[in-house]
Amino acid sequence: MTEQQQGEMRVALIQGDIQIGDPEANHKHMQSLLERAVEQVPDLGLAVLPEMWNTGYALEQIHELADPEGQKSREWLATFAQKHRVSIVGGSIAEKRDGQIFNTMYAYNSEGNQVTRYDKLHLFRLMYEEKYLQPGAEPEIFELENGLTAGASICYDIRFPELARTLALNGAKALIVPAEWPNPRLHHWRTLLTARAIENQMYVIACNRVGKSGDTEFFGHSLIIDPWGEIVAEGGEGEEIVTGIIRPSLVDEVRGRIPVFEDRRPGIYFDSK
Ligand SMILES: O=C(O)CCC(=O)C(=O)O
Repeated sequence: MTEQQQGEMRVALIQGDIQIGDPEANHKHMQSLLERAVEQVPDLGLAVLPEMWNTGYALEQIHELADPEGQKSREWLATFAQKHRVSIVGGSIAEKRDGQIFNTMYAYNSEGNQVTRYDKLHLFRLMYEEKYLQPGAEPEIFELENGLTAGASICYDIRFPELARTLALNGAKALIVPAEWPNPRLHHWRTLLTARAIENQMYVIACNRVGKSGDTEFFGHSLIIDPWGEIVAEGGEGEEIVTGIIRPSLVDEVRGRIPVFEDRRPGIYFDSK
């Protein structure tokens, strides 16, 4: 990684494996990977975990396994963020709330304060999410350090360009994407993430898991993509901490270079469909 300049932020994607249906083991494992990240990356500004890292897709047992009110995960993430002075987007967890299960992202700033709670909006039918989980109700934008306003998006959400667009229109300069994106759709993963970055002229910071769950394989390839669509960092197919440096002011530069947002024609799109 090159030298960090003022206004830049070092990012680490915690590209870990997840044991299906074993929250205890997953907590320990994510803790050790996060510790490795803060050791390996000096002045780490932001760490991002993958999707559903506490339970994996153990949907048939999800009522027993999901974290009630996200309490255990929230306490752990807040404490880690504060202790190491690092912002964390805690991937997403299976959370039980009012008797229902959500696929929920929590984020913390480097003082350990919670800055967002986002429930996945688009549930993935191919994995029967809609049978077991409740969808979220609204998009979420949150403030991290170094002038980074971020928008939340979980895995399948990236297939819905209207979500990333609405986040960008409302101030997001980065799209943060925890995922469990499986083989064989690497081409879709890379292309969709790159498209979201280019069309919205924003950073895309996407952390995918690795490993196997039943017959499903996850390929990693976590990505940091800049607002021009260039790849800043990309993971391989095994467990690793993927690191890169982002510079939020690049978003304004790129938006100045090609003023896409000024050239939109909001009045003529079929917005309500
Ligand atoms: O859209 C895809 O191909 C993968 C989505 C997915 O695995 C998920 O949302 O959990």
